[in-house]
Amino acid sequence: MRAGPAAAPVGPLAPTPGSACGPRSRRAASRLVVRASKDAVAPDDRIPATVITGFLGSGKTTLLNYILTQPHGKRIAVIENEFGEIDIDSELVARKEVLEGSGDSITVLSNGCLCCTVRDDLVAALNNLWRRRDEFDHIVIETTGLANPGPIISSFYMDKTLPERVMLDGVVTVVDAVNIRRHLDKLGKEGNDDAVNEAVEQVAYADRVIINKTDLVDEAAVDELEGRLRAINSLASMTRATRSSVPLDYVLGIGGFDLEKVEDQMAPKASSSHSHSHDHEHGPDCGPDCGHDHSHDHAHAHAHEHGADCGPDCSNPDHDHSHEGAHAHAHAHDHAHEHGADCGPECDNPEHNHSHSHPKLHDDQVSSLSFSVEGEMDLDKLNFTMGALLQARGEDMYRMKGILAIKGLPDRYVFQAVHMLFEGTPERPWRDDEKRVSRMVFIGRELDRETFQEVFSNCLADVDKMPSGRSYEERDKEMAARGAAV
Ligand SMILES: Nc1nc2c(ncn2[C@@H]2O[C@H](COP(=O)(O)OP(=O)(O)OP(=O)(O)O)[C@@H](O)[C@H]2O)c(=O)[nH]1
Repeated sequence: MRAGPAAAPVGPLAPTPGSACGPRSRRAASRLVVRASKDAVAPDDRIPATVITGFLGSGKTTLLNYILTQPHGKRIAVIENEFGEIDIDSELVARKEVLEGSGDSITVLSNGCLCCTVRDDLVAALNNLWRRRDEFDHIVIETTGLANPGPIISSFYMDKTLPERVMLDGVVTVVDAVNIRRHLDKLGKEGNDDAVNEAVEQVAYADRVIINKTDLVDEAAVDELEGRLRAINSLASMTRATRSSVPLDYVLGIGGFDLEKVEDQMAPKASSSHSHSHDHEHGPDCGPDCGHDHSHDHAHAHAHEHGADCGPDCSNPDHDHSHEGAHAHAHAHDHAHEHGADCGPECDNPEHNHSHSHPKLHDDQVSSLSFSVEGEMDLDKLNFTMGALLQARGEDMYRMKGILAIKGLPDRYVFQAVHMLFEGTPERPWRDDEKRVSRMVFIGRELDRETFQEVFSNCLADVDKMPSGRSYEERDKEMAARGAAV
């Protein structure tokens, strides 16, 4: 894990004295309190809002038009972000006529990009729409092709009133199957080679990815692309489309930030590249339990073949879990300095040349990491670890979801987070016959599996170590020595 400022000994799951479990929170908080009983949740009457993102020309406007012209019975308000001083394009005007006819509502934010200069305008527009909430059922926000969805997502949580009024339903990312590779391959952002580029960010934050323009590329290329996108974001569901035509319930009513859906969202995703060649033909009485031959021919790009007990959490070293489309990182650190044993990370000797040259990586350094830890975690250790992680690496962590087994807590604890915005709640009780296993998925930059696995394994209540791996004895000795020195 990358070094960062010392973590505060509080975390997102921080306990209140004498407490055992926590409240459901609709607002992301930097610190969630844990109490003895679940708080009742008022019925959710917030307006759902969907963010459509995707690189320039990927098919966002096409998707918006598709949504607006389909007979779904929903009244939709649109927030459109036009970049700079460009006039609203003719397509939008055409849509406006459609909208006026159907009583829909459109707000155009045109003095900059939603993720930078017009964030306040977005919050104001959402609050204004909320005042007219009787007029529609859903808000769709189309961002510019260069927008980073991160700040747009945080707008929903950072405002004083908005979290109680509008619910972020999900981030839908439209990917141009023809051109996305070169955007993914591009290093950094303009003027900042170390920053993750927008195309990667848009995939990393997504709940749904629409691989669009598949009429223009062959299937093998789309398979390869999907593998690459999945390596970046394993939480998102992905589908393929032409002209952004997808079932409407694929993009509206997603519940991507809904804690009740965390488990479903963490489930392994069926690849849309599966070619279902069903060689059976049978009547309507045919179900999963019938005796027909239901063999499916799933074309799978995974290089492994192993038993039924092998799943996404399998750690059997004998299994080859390499997936096509995943990527290996050659992270060679070419350190230009050579100095004595007394030179460490804290060294400030000006004579030493501490410059490091890190070869540039393309932005597939953003990836998904999922792992599980069997047993019950200690709340304090978990809090410390989550707090330290969010504080030190929050910027690098795009999205996180997990289900935790915490000692003394009869319920499963579910959480989701976007950078430092953490939201969690006790969910249903663990069943007696259910194995206590914590499962987590992180989408982020430069995630090191071994470190994450080790640090969270050290959070187990029956492991007599600190999360860092240091023994308590070692720590106590050091503290005693420090005390003696004072
Ligand atoms: N061949 C093909 N063309 C498509 C498809 N989807 C969209 N297009 C075309 O691609 C172009 C860009 O589509 P838009 O929907 O305007 O893309 P956008 O993401 O809104 O573009 P910006 O707002 O400029 O970022 C338009 O000419 C569309 O008609 C598709 O599936 N196949």
